[in-house]
Order: sequence, then structure tokens, then C-alpha cells
Amino acid sequence: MADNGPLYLGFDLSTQQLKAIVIQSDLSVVSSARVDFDQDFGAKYKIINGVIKETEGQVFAPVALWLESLDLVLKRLQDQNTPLNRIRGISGSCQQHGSVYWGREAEKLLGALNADKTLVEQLTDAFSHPYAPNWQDHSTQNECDKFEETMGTAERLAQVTGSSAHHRFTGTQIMRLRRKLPSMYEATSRISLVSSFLASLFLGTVAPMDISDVCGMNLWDIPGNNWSETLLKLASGGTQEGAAELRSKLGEVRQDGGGSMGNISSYFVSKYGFSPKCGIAPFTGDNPATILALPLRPLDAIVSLGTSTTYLMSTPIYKPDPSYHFFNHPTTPGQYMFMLCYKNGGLAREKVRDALPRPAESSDPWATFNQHALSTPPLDIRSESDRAKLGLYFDLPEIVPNIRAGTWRYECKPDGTGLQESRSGWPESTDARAIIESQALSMRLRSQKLVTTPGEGLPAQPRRVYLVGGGSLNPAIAQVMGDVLGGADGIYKLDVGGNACALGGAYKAVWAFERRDNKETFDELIGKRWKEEGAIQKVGEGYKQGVFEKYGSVLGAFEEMEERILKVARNA
Ligand SMILES: Nc1ncnc2c1ncn2[C@@H]1O[C@H](COP(=O)(O)OP(=O)(O)O)[C@@H](O)[C@H]1O
Ligand SMILES: O=C(CO)[C@@H](O)[C@H](O)COP(=O)(O)O
Repeated sequence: MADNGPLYLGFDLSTQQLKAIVIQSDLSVVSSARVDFDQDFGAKYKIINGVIKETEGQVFAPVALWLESLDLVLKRLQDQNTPLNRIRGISGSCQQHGSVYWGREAEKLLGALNADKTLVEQLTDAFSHPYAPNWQDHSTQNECDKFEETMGTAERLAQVTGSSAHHRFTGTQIMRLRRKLPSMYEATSRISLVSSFLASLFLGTVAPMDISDVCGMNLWDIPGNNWSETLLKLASGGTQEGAAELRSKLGEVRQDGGGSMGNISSYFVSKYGFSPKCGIAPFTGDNPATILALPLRPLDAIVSLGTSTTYLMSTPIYKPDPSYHFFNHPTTPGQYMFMLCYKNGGLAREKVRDALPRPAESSDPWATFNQHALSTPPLDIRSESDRAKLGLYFDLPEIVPNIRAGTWRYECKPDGTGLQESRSGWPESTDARAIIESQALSMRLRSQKLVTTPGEGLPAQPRRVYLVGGGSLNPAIAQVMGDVLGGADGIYKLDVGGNACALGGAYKAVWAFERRDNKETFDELIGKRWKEEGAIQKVGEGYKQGVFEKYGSVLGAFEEMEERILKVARNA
């Protein structure tokens, strides 16, 4: 490593952990550290998988947990002798949709932090609410109905805000909390997204929201590039004054994803040795940051296998639909991020894994799951007379399709006809492949309009599929994902697969502070410095003629299965 060049720090504050990664201008990684919420603070904050679950479908995280985690992750970087004094810029990525409620003392407390004390000791009184609603929350069906009623249809709401109404979207969450906790809402001076909350700690003042992450609220009018007055009014009680008050709690939205919002707060200078000149770039959502972890080309897709599973593409075409999401691109005006998001990702796969016999204590906990996933043929069709097996494994109520928690097992002929619920079910060992197939079939179904043929004679599919997030470490998941989704050029994983969003945050910091004349685009700058070798690894063939088509034949049956279940099992 050059011993005097600038360094950049990227964070990822996601559901189950806080990660930090330090890189150089040439994008090489210098050091990284992480705090695992359950391992480090599980008992103290009574969290499971980073969150607390309550009645009515509420899911939230204690804000104090994140304050403690920030001090701890910085200490861990310091303990590795990371030269924090050389960090020129910081950015980061955070779980989307979560909201943090600041009280009237917030600015005063943020601006007067003393390095002899911890963040949690000094900032507990800065909040009007000690909890941040989490993206897994599903307590807001009433509010979702109102959002769609107010705009007329789900399609119209999606046209304006990039998404139809979603339980986890911040606008519906704010509307519910205002109804449930009016005095808390009244005592709130500002509302941050998780991304602008983390940026605020570093800035020492409440930071503006980010132009991409703001699209996860159902409040931002994407084509109009402004808050939707109609939706602000709805979320704040139906009056003009209420809308104005909410607008001021939300604050201005920063239009530029790059540049500096200001220098780092003196707390971090005194306590951890940061340079007082270190700048803070806008932080964004973890999914927008993931598409910044590598130069994405048209027809490339990213599948993020974290707590949630997401499917991401970058596109210049704004084509919203109630079954998926559009966000502004985090760095490039005129570009958009297409996203599918599933609640039933990593934890649902873990549940199937844990129903199988446990591998020996010392070996990979996924060994048995992987062995079954790889030894089961596609759709468990072993002979011509076999029927294809299709399942849905929803540990939590799903987002799209909007189906309650449950497990369903169906069968159909290999050509997709004759769909019926499986009478005898199937052994748990078959679930290992079936759950990965099911998650991938859902993504293929919903993204099919966005892909075209990547080469002559090839069916429409992504060019490359990049896997990131914790699950990308799993070779069996990579193989089955590729079988279903295709990927003419193969399936790849990022070498820092589990750290992709933190890396995207760090790349964003490099671009934010080093872009030429404030004009050079993210793709131009990162494209020149990013080297494929050492950054990604091919982990699967992707498109396999015959196999891809086999899954294509049952795609209609998969959709029909969802529709049938939806009719009887719509979320309460
Ligand atoms: N080898 C593995 N195989 C499959 N899944 C894994 C493996 N290692 C980690 N995971 C999954 O990764 C998930 C965490 O992913 P991560 O991207 O770090 O989560 P988040 O960013 O949501 O906190 C865990 O829930 C776990 O199921
Ligand atoms: O709700 C969404 C996206 O809409 C989730 O993707 C969250 O952003 C949390 O992500 P992970 O913790 O799974 O990374």
C-alpha cells in the first residue's frame, strides 16, 4: 500500500451487522472490520437477527444499538492500526426504509460531542423515539391502502414514487407512528433515513437525505423531483399545515450523490485520530450502494443474498410497475435502479437448512443443505414420468407476492400443465434445492420484461449475474441461481461478496472526492480504476441450454401457484 495516499472509508449498516471497509484511490482494500449485532450486543438489546419483533407485525431496531456499534467498529479498525488520519472521505450504505426520529435537542447534542464519552452516553436524549422501524415491519396495511386510494391506483402511486404502497416504505411507517404515538411525532424535530442518520453522526448535524434512498419512502415524486405534496398531506393528517410540518421534519433532499456535505465532527478526530479535513459524502441505501460495487453494464444483474434477497439492475428507462421498485440511481442523474426485494431471503434458507440433519460441529453449517441442493436434479425431475416440484417458503409475510407466512408445495407436469398442490409433500432434503429454485423463479418471472437477448440465438436473460451478500459465499446457491436465471456470460461473485455494499459505499467516497471538475461520472472514474482480476470470481456457468428452458416451461405454473395461494392467503 502507498504509505501516504488518501484513504476512503465505506460503511454498511444493514440488518444484522455494521461493516466498515477502508480502500485506497486505486480501489484496493486496506482493512475492514465488523460488528455483529447479535454476537456483540444480542443480550443487552434483546435482539434476534438484529431486530425486535412485536405485536401487529412490528419489527424495529434500537437506535442505541447502532450508536454503540459505530464506536465499536471504529475501535476495531483502530486496533488493526488502520491509518484513520489518512481517510479523506467517508460514505456508506444502510438498510433501506428504516427511519430515525430526532428530538428538539438533537442539533445541540450532535454538535457538542465529547470524545471522553461514548456516542450512546451522549446521544440517547437526542431522539424522540428510541427505535427505528425496520424494513421487515408489516404493521402498515391500513396506511398502504390509504396511499393507494389517495393516488387512485397502485399503478399511479408507482408511476409517481417508483413503487406501489409497501409496508416497509417510510411514508406509510411515518403515517402509522404519527397515529399511534402523536406526542412522539409532535416532539420530533427531524426524521432521518438510516443512511442520513449515520451520515449525521459523522457530520455532527442532521444530514440531508440522499436522492436515491429517498425513493424508498413512497413520498418522493421521482418524475417531479420533489416531495409529493399530496402524499405528504396524507401521511401527516390531511391538512396543508401538516404537510408543511412534515416537509420540514424531512428536510431538503441532496440532489448530488457526490461531493462533500461537510467535514467530520471533532468527536471522531479526537477519539479515533481522523483528520479534521476528512469529508462526509452523502450516504445511500444498501441496495443503491450495491450497484456501485462494480461497473455494471447493460443487461448485468446483481442478486444480493443478505437478510433480504434483492435483484438489481441499472437502467436508463423509468418503467415502474406495482410489482417492483424504481429508485433514482445513487450517482448518475437520468439513470435508475430497478429492484425486486424479498423478505424471505437468508433467514428462510437458514430455516430449511436447520430442518436437515446437522453436519459435524466442525464442518460448514451449510454442508448438508448444499449436498442436497446439488444432488437434486432441476425441479426434482428424475425421469420422464416425474412431476416438477415447486414450493414457496415464507417464514415472514412476503412483499411480492403479498402472501402471509407459510410453506406451500405444488407439483406440475414438466411442460407446466396440470398444476396441483402436492398431496404427499416431499422429503425435507428436496426443499434445499426447491427453496433456491423458488427464490430464483420469482426473480426470473418479475424481471423478464427488463432483459433482452444477450447474443445471437440466445433466449432473453441477463448477460452476467453477480452474487453479493452473505449467501454469495455458498457455491450450491450460486449454481442453482445460475441454472434458473441464466447469465450468458456466467455467474460471478465479488471477492468481498459479504462486504459488497460497504465496498460500494467506499467507491462512492472515492468518486465523491476525486471526480474531475465535479463532472466525471461514477462509471467513468470507477470504470478506469476497477480491475476485474482479483475483484470477481466466476462461480457458475450461468446459462445452460436445456436447463434454462426447463425452468422456462414451469414459469407460468409458478405464477399460477402464487395466484392460487394469493387468493386464499393474502396478508392480513
Ligand atoms: N456460506 C453461506 N451459505 C449460505 N448463506 C450464508 C452463508 N454465509 C452467510 N450466509 C447468509 O448470509 C446472511 C447475512 O448476509 P449479509 O449480507 O451479511 O446480511 P445483512 O447485510 O442483511 O446483515 C445470513 O442470514 C446467512 O443466512
Ligand atoms: O427493504 C429492503 C430493500 O427494499 C432491504 O433490502 C433492506 O435494504 C435491508 O437489506 P439487507 O439487510 O438484507 O442487506
